Amino acid sequence: MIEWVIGFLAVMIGYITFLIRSSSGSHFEDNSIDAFIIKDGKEIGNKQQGTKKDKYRRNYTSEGRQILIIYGTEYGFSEEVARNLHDRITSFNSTSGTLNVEFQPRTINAKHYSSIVWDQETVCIVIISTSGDGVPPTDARDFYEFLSKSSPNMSHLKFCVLALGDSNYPQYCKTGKVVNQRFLDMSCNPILQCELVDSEDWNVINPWIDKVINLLPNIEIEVKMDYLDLEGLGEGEGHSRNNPFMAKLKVKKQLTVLDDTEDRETIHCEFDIADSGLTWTSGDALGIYPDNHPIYVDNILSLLGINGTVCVDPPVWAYITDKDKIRIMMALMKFYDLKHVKPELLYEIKASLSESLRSAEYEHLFEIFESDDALVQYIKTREVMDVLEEFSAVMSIDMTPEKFLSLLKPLQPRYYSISSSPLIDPNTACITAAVVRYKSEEIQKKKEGVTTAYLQDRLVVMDTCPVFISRNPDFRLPSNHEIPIILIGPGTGLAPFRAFIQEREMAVEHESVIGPTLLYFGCRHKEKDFLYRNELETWHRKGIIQLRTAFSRDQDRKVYVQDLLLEDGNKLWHLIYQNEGIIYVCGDARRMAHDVHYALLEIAQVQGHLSETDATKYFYELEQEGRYQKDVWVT
Ligand SMILES: Cc1cc2nc3c(=O)[nH]c(=O)nc-3n(C[C@H](O)[C@H](O)[C@H](O)COP(=O)(O)O)c2cc1C
Repeated sequence: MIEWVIGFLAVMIGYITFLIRSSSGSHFEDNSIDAFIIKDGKEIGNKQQGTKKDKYRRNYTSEGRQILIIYGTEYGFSEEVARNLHDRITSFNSTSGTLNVEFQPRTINAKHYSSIVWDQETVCIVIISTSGDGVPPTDARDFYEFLSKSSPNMSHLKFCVLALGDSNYPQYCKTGKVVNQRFLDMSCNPILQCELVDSEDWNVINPWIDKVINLLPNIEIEVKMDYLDLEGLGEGEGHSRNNPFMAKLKVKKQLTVLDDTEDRETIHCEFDIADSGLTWTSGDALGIYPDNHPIYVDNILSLLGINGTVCVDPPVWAYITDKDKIRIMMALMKFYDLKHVKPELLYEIKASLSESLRSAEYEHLFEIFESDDALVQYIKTREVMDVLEEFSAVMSIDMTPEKFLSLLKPLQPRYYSISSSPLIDPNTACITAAVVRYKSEEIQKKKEGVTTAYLQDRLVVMDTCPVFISRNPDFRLPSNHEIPIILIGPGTGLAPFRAFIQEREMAVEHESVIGPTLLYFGCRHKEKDFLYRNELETWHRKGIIQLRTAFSRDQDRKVYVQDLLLEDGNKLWHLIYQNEGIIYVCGDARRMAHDVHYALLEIAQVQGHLSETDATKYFYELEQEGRYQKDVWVT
């Protein structure tokens, strides 16, 4: 009883402290990454960042049978899968009675490919995603280029490729498919066919890992010392995805008018990155690590009966370099994904279901486990808190904090095109973000985007948050400002174009001649969500841009940017074909970029008199030449 009272008081004190901190909008008084690290039961702040060493970066000190795992990732998922495979191979060593020499998995980012001595390798497993509009992840570009250009005979090498992607994109899993083909071209021997993974589907990934593990004992791998210096493959000194900079939010502005529930909420944020060493080029994105909502964290802990002040080890992907223990509420808020549910959480729940509570009222919960499809569908439409809430009535779950954390995915950073040019102010990176709020039809609950709600509702001016730069080398202004550019960016697709236009304006101020700069912008209502209206209209008046706007809901007939393109077909064809202009498209991949592409094809057919096939070929070639650049995403 006394223990119970003490436990209850500890939870309450922890919770009250937690709420007091949350009320400022910042959860930590000094707001530094390290402020919540616990040492000897006390919080310590402002620690120096040390050298990060994780178990995937340790050099082997004895002989073994080496396996090379290369991951290429933009958003971190391929790395998660690679680490999962690494762990499975390591645990296979300890469970397999038949082996007397261990397998030594070495898991490296594709950006370190030049450290690989291919002659020394026997088995290479590549786990790689596709990004942008069918391009490799930024860090994997050189590796991809290397594979595309060089053709050594590598017939000694056994390999397999796991290609991650999303079938909503036209270039589904392209990078993995190309990498697989290149290995085949270099006479490498596949141990498995290239496996495609749609939308992070663990129902495909787990069996693939099983197959790899089953195949390994049948492959002859020489026993030797590893030559790779894994510890030396550091991230370098600078700030990056694994070592983000704590940037101060200097300005936050609402860009839209909200007087109806249908209205779009878009914000402009300015981050101070002075003294960070971070630099960017217009077209790049800012990676931001959000905090999960403290109320969600608290609800989850309450549902599981876990005290929020319990200390746990930070996960290996945590962007703190000191690996001292942290409170579980902080771990959940900073490092774990509470939005996307891992199937393992459901399997754990399944094991704890109480059959005695099976009744008509709860039958739907038991049915989820009757087929993989039902489980996948359930997971797609629920967050971690929804799952725990729904199952709380029928499960008797008794999980340790560590067990629960092992059933969650890593919280990933989100990426926003930087909407300001470094030439204007290299110390201030601006972003333009549409705040995601919606009602889930399936469960009739209000939902929100993790990062955009964090930026809008909880991050207050003068707070800091972890950021880094994500390069986008395929989305660049030409260095020659006389080249005509056609910018097509409705909604927040406008963001990188604001930076591009700022640079063209600067060129004019420096008395350079600029070529035609056509901007096609679209939104719902002129008076409500015409982003940066004053700036755009001023640039138009000054002749910096030719602004074309489509307000889809201001008249009976819906008008979109692609309609304006068709109206301007003659002029556009002239700029593209005769004047070798560059087309840029930014925004929604599924509908907008698709419709814009078809409008361009139509223009080529009507104005250029090309057949449909030739028009398709023409724009394909433009894309290859970098004259049709896309920065698109599926929401
Ligand atoms: C902006 C963006 C562009 C993407 N482009 C493609 C694409 O062209 N083809 C594809 O198959 N998947 C595409 N995807 C899906 C990713 O490949 C998929 O989400 C993958 O699991 C991400 O793995 P990563 O976190 O290791 O990068 C894209 C995802 C985003 C966010």
